[in-house]
Formats: sequence, C-alpha cells, structure tokens
Amino acid sequence: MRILADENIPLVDAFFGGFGAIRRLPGRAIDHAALADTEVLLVRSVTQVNRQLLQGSAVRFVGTCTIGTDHLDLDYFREAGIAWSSAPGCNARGVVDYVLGSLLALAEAQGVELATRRYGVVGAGQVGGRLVEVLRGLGWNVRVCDPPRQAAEGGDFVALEEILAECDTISLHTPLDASTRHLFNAERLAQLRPGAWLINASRGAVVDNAALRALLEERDDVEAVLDVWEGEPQVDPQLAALCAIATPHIAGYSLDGKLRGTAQIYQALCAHLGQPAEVGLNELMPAAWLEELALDAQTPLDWALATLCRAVYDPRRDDADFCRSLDGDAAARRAAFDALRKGYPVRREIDGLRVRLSGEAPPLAQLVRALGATLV
Ligand SMILES: NC(=O)c1ccc[n+]([C@@H]2O[C@H](COP(=O)([O-])OP(=O)(O)OC[C@H]3O[C@@H](n4cnc5c(N)ncnc54)[C@H](O)[C@@H]3O)[C@@H](O)[C@H]2O)c1
Ligand SMILES: O=C(O)[C@H](O)[C@H](O)COP(=O)(O)O
Repeated sequence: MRILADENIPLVDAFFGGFGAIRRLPGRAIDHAALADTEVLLVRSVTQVNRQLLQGSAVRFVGTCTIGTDHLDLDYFREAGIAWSSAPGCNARGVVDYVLGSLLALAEAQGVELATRRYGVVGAGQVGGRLVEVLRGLGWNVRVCDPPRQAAEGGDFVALEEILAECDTISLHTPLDASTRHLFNAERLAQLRPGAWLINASRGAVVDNAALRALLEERDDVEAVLDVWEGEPQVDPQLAALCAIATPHIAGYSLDGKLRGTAQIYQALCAHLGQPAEVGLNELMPAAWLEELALDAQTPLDWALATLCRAVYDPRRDDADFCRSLDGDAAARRAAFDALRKGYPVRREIDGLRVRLSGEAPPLAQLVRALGATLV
C-alpha cells in the first residue's frame, strides 16, 4: 500500500509503517501530481483535499489528523466513494489550555478577577464542551450557545444575542461552514459589551477579520485573542498588532493532541481495512517533563490557578514569537507562520498534572479537579 503523509504528522512510521511505503511532503506542497499512485493520503489542516486534488488518483482513504474538516470536500468523497476519517477531540484539551492561558494573561494585564466575569461559549462540542466543564467547575458564570445541540437535546442553551448582551468574555468554538462563516460580522461585533474579551481559536473566517480590525481600531475597551486567521498562512499584521494575544494557529498544538490525532487516524484506517489495531498510543506517549506539583493549602486560589496552568502552558510566549515574525514582508510572514508551527516546542496538557495538597483545602481541591488534574 502506498501512503503519502504531511511531513508534520508525528509518529507516522510507528503507526503506519506496517502498511507499506510512506512518502512525506509539506502539507501545502501536496498536489495532484504528488499523489502519483498514492492509495492512502494522510493530511493535516493545510491541505485542501477536494475534486481537483483527488480526481483520477488512486486514493481510497483520506485521514486528517485534525479535529477540523473544513479543508475536506466531503461531498466529493461521498460521490467518489472515498473513505475518510478525522480525529474528533484529539487536541481539544490543548485548546482549552490555550483559552485558560489567554484569560490569565488578560486578567493580569487588566488587574481584574476572572471569577467576576461572565463567560459565553459559542459552540459546545469537543472543545467548547470541555471548556464549559472547566469554567463551570471553577465556579464561574457561563452561558452556552449551540443551536444544533439545543435543537437536538433541549437543555441549558441560550441564543447568540443573549451571549452578546450578557457576556463580557466570549470564546468561539464552532466548526467553519456556510452557517458560521462571519458568524461574528460587523453587526455582531458592534454589539460586544464594554470591556469585552473575544477569543477565537476555532477557524479564522468565523470572525470577519476586516470588521474586527475596524472595531479594534475604534474601541480601546475591547480585547481580542486570535489563534486563527482568515487567509492563513497570510495574516493581516495590523490586525495581529491590535490583538492582546496573537498566535499562528497553535492553540491545539499539545504533543498529546498531535499524537492522539495520528493514533485516531491509524485506528480508522485499521477499521477501514478490517484489520486489528495493534499499535497502541500509550507505549509511544513520552512522559511529561513536569508531572507533579505540590501546593500549600494556604495558596490563594488565583495564584494556584495561574501556577498550575502556566506550569504547563502560557500562550504569551507563542504571542511574542509570532509578533516578532510579523516585521517582514508578506512572503516572509507566510513562511514564518508555517515555520513557527513546524518547529513548535513540546507542550503538554494541564490535565496531565498531578497535584499534591499539603493540608485540607476544599476550594483548592475543587480547583485542581476543575482543571482536570489529579489530586494525589
Ligand atoms: N485552533 C486550533 O488549534 C484548533 C484545534 C482544534 C479545533 N479547532 C477548531 O475548533 C472548532 C471546534 O472544534 P470541535 O472539535 O469542538 O468541533 P465539534 O464539531 O465537536 O463542536 C462544534 C460545536 O459547534 C456547534 N455549532 C455549530 N454551528 C453553530 C453555531 N452557528 N453557533 C453555535 N454553535 C454551533 C455544534 O453543534 C457543535 O456542538 C472547529 O472549528 C475546529 O476546527 C481549532
Ligand atoms: O483542526 C484541528 O485539529 C486544529 O486546528 C489543528 O491543530 C490544526 O493543525 P494543523 O493541522 O494545521 O497542523
């Protein structure tokens, strides 16, 4: 079996070596000619996989080691009888950690208490659902907007208008499709509350980037955190400069998330071929460099939150690296966007931490549990 894989998919040999010959290419260089006699195509989000790429090729299975599927033409796959799989939830925790780190950075810069803010989560699937659980576990005031889930399940959801009217911290976690493109357009952006924080780590085009830039130029009180951009890898440097935190689509880039993505696609390919999945992720996942922390029972809650989250990940470093890369011309900026992603340092997930509490401290214990970490 001939396999072509994006060079940024980790552990390709370990998982797929048993199936046959593997070639690797940068994701953006995968074109029709490169497919040659490829039967299994393994991609990440930067390869547009559609009729133009696949028609007339030997590809019978497409696996994307990502959560997002907006780069796949699923209608064409159906029409052409091409099997496919994505990796639902693989890096959702990394995005939650990114949002937590961004909130901490904004709170510190403005001298506000995170517990006093009102949170609105738009899209409560793999990522947003986990985020809601963490924020509510911390005891914070959270409203959730997810019309498809509301229609299917009923329950405790609110309209987007209520999020805009009531929440001063809004985090976007919808897929990108025709119904969510420019969900946050000029009109909705204009409704952001005074002092609002808007976080987008979903897909760039969920927010009208030109309208957001115009809003940020006009309103000093609004803060934006953007991990995703319209037109990636091209980013509007003026918009990035106006953001409190700007990063090159790395919110979900935990090592755990990337490896889970590869493992999930391996399992999907095994299922497609009717073979047992013999390679396991547990044996391949490296130990974290920091696994256990001790917290004194007297530690103030806000210090404990910042210490635990930042022990694992602080997006301000990614923001600093990205902002330095925005000085060059357009071609240099595009190259830097991809280079920062390709050379991304190893980052683990907050819920992998074990926390030892010295003494009885129920609120601290609750905080540790809310973060998904383990109390020992
Ligand atoms: N920045 C990153 O590194 C990164 C990493 C992972 C995922 N993502 C992106 O995050 C987004 C969420 O991923 P996910 O795994 O949670 O997806 P998901 O499909 O599990 O959940 C999306 C949720 O959004 C809801 N939704 C759909 N349309 C909506 C609308 N108009 N308003 C409100 N809710 C709506 C759906 O019902 C669903 O519950 C996707 O766009 C994905 O591509 C980005
Ligand atoms: O959809 C996803 O899983 C994420 O956006 C993912 O982190 C994208 O990373 P990429 O595939 O571009 O490396």
